[in-house]
Amino acid sequence: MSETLRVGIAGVGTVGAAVARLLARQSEALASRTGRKIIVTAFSARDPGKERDADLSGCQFFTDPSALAASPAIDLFVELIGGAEGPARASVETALTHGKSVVTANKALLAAHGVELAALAEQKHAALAFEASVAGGIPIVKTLREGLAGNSIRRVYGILNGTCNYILSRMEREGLSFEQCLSEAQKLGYAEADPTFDIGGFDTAHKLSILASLAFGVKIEPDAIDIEGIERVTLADIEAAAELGFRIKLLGVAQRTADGVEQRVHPTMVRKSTPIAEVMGVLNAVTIDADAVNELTLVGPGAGGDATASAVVADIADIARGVRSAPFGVPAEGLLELVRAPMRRHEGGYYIRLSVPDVPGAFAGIATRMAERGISLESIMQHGGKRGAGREDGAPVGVILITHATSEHLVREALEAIHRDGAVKTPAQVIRIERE
Ligand SMILES: NC(=O)C1=CN([C@@H]2O[C@H](COP(=O)(O)OP(=O)(O)OC[C@H]3O[C@@H](n4cnc5c(N)ncnc54)[C@H](O)[C@@H]3O)[C@@H](O)[C@H]2O)C=CC1
Ligand SMILES: N[C@@H](CC=O)C(=O)O
Ligand code: NA
Repeated sequence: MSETLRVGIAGVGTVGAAVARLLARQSEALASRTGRKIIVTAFSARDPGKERDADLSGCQFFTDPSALAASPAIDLFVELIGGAEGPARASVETALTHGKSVVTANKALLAAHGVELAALAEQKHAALAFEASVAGGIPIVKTLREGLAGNSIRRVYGILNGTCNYILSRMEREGLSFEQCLSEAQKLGYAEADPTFDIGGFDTAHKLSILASLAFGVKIEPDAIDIEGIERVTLADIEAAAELGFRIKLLGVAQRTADGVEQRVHPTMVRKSTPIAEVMGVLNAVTIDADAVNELTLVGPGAGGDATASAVVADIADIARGVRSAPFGVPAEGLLELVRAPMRRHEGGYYIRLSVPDVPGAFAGIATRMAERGISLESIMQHGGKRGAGREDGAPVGVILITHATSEHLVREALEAIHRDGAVKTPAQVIRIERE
């Protein structure tokens, strides 16, 4: 190994600029930790002349990221462009094909092509490292792949999107609108270029598919994830959750069940007494249930330039030291086919908010439909619009049901029956409750 590791960065936005700054700031410490001098020698950006919060003077510039990836001027290619296809995919493939190691923060690319890229990296004896792709600065990839190698993992779940957690936290704490919170998350550099990926749950799903592969030794299957975003969560739900002792979080959950691997992303009620409920703002948290270690939770910043750069630089340091782990913990060809556990077999508690006409028998009808399917209720609460507060008799009131553990398909059937009965006109808001 030469004394110097020459790094090329493709994409100098929020994360790319932070990586260049961090490598410069920590250059001495990194040299003593890895035994090599790590320097950025080249970069690719859309606009070479743009003002950036990073000093890239003296670096060679490439218009085309794939030309950078193939260039003999670099030993290591760092992809920070984003996107599952286009220049990100092409340049990563080019770098690996040329036997160059790759560091990326791009979960969309890994979710779509991670297994084939890992196979290519293994074939070329190159590293493919992606700590920054899941939960930003939290070293969760290394924890699952190396720290917990002696465990059999039952469930991995957590808050995996900083933007959504920031939005939900600020809506709850400050009563701000969804739109205002999203716009602030964008200004802070947390959101994806297209924020639909964040709020629609897709970014969490990409990350979850990577975690499931690492935890269970299966192929990445983002299409085998049930996904719901946070768009339908209202201030009324957040307030009702608080009254009932819950908080709403967007969780990604992957767990082994008797039917296979259940992977789901959805707004979730977590009890306020649990550690995950305390994780606010841009922080992420990942909890792992495993046989030997039992339960482990890691909490830290999930988005933002510096936190993400911390993970990118850790991967660069590993590569400088000569570390070459199988990207997903086992050789790519040894990853198993994922057997998808159907969501209708999901077992858990439910929060159900219904708009019910305030007439005699309406509540009883709902309770009957639940009881017919053996669904027992932990609590039932009228929310908003008390009688005598200027409301007309019979006008709808919000009714919130919290169920004990039951099956998804029973809840769906009960709600269909309630709607068929005709009293409840608007669709129910259903939010799953995660057991701690
Ligand atoms: N911002 C964050 O907190 C985190 C971001 N990530 C991931 O890191 C990657 C980068 O994200 P950000 O820095 O936030 O995005 P960004 O949008 O700030 O930066 C991307 C940069 O790539 C440049 N670019 C686009 N096409 C290019 C091309 N053909 N050639 C060269 N440069 C090109 C853009 O001009 C932009 O400057 C994405 O994959 C994202 O999902 C991962 C963890 C956290
Ligand atoms: N948009 C993502 C960035 C990090 O992965 C998030 O908000 O978590
Ligand atoms: Na990470």
